[in-house]
Amino acid sequence: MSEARPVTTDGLEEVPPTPTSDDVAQLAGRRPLLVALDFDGVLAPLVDDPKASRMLPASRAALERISGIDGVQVALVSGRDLGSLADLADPPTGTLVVGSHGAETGEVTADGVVQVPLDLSPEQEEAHTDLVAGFEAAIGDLRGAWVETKPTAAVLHTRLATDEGTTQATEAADAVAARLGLEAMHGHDVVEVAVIETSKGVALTRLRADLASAHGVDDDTVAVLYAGDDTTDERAFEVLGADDLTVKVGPGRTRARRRVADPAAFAELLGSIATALDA
Ligand SMILES: O=P(O)(O)OC[C@H]1O[C@H](O[C@H]2O[C@H](CO)[C@@H](O)[C@H](O)[C@H]2O)[C@H](O)[C@@H](O)[C@@H]1O
Repeated sequence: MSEARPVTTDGLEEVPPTPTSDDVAQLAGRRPLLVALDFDGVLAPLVDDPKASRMLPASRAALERISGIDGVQVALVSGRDLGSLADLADPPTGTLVVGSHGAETGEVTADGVVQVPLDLSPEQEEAHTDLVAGFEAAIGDLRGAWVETKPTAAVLHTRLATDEGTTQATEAADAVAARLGLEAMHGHDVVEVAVIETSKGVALTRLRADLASAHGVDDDTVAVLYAGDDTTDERAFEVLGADDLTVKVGPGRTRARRRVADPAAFAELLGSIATALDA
């Protein structure tokens, strides 16, 4: 009999269990296999300065072992802009890189990252300029809050702000998004607003379809491992099925089927997946 677990009415689970050796063995036996991973909070522990993020050495070693295995495609799917993702993650050659929550895509080759050109319409360019100016003006000189600008978005960071400052800055950023008719995404100590409509779910569906087409199989034949730590990763979890392995890294309600405590625990899981794939 399966273990009863608290599932809320919105389908988000409070306490999904840790991955089992059966989960790992089942995933490792499937081909084609898409290993798609979030970066911050999954491969790299969260830190105060986003430029200081680095992949844990154990995760990096596991990714090196996994990439290049026949029938297995590695992809990083991040909210970061593609340039910063590729620089900081420095993924193995052959890795597909998806930045800005799906708005930017590329591939790591022996000669560097080959990026699909990103074109904003004049309306999107204008909205981006208004958005960045709106965020900067709204935050003013509030201590501990700062604005990160990406090609398609602006991000308010509040990791170093007081609770009161965070509330004030978050309300200001939400008001800017509402004024511009854009959606505000709330993540770990960030409010992010993009001028392009996309999501990690859309990105993952596209990656899966591309891999299926490269192997001449149906999309459903492609097995997927996806791991994420933040609210935006729920959009990826929700497009995956019961035959895929979805892993939430860290606390919080989730649609993922499995949970690990932190990036170190995820590195261990990735190592065991690499070993099962090697076998
Ligand atoms: O999708 P991800 O790869 O998880 O990227 C999401 C955001 O990551 C960065 O912010 C987060 O990580 C920072 C460094 O650890 C941390 O300081 C911040 O509080 C986190 O929210 C990045 O700066 C954002 O642009 C990404 O959207």
